[in-house]
Amino acid sequence: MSIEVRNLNKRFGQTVVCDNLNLDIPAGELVALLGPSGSGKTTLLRIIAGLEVPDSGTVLFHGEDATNTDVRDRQVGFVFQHYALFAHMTIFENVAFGLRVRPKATRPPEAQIKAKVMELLKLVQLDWIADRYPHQLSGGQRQRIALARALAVEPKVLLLDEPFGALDAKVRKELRRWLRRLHDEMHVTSVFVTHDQEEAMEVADRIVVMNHGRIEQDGPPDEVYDHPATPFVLQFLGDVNLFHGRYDRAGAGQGEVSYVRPHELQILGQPREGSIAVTLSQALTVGPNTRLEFKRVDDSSYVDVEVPRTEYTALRESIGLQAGATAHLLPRRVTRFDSEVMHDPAAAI
Ligand SMILES: Nc1ncnc2c1ncn2[C@@H]1O[C@H](COP(=O)(O)OP(=O)(O)OP(=O)(O)O)[C@@H](O)[C@H]1O
Repeated sequence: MSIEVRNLNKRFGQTVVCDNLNLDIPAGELVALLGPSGSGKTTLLRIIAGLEVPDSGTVLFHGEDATNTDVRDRQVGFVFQHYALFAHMTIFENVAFGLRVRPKATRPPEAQIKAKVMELLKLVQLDWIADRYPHQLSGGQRQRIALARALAVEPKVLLLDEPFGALDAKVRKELRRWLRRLHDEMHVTSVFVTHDQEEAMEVADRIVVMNHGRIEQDGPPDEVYDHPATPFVLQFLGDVNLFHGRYDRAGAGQGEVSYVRPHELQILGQPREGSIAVTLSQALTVGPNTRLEFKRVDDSSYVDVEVPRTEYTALRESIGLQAGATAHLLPRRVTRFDSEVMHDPAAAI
């Protein structure tokens, strides 16, 4: 089921949390709402769910206005960060819950409930713990059960609010991949809230980057990363060096800012046109990569560079790169954002 959000506004007191939002989520897509804390992701998700009422604007499900539809009639499934399973019920009963509480007229017969629950437990690869209780499960297993429980009622839309937020890094990573695979099998339209850019890039078909209640950009992960629409998106989606003025002329052209990602700087032994002179402050190897912190000779500001560990080893040999040594940095790619004036066609004439 597709979701459309039209001119959506929501305030809490003086705080504008949704600032005239417009968003199209095609049926079957997995979309990540990505943004810093307080940017309005959860509020937008809750409005889509029907748990929160907007001040104005509409939410359409499959082209039909659902803004005033009760949460129970929206056919949405939820998974939250701390989705408490019922502690006194077995895993089987937890997953069966949504089906058992249906009115008698629409409740499936017992044999069908059993088959459905076992099918879902197999899907989340936990059919072997059907008889256990929640406290006997790991955090990652509990979230998989929470997802099976949300899917039991065959929702048309699945809403996930930082579902792996409370888990450790390794488990999070496993669950992301697992969620992606699961989504490829099920194709339920899903909206996933996260403040973790890596998680959004890895899981989603499309990323909606939010900031101060506004959508800064909406597009496939590669597009958002490679062609950020605003400085905010560029900086939120990964580390970046900021050069005021042109990167190769410290302080020049005030107002203009150049952005270069740490892996997009080449390290040279000799100056070249457009390169900047630096000295190496420190090198830190993390896994397969080495992070180098350089200090500019002209204005003493810091520039971060990231290279594969093997390249760092080679540079130590070839140009004697070590703490205190001089080197030259040449960007492979520089991003600049036009000033407001340049966006104004009248001003360009
Ligand atoms: N029920 C509420 N009453 C008052 N203010 C609220 C309420 N819910 C959210 N807010 C405020 O609205 C803003 C946006 O909150 P929201 O939870 O939507 O952001 P978020 O991007 O999901 O952040 P986080 O990642 O921290 O959950 C915040 O400033 C928050 O304090």
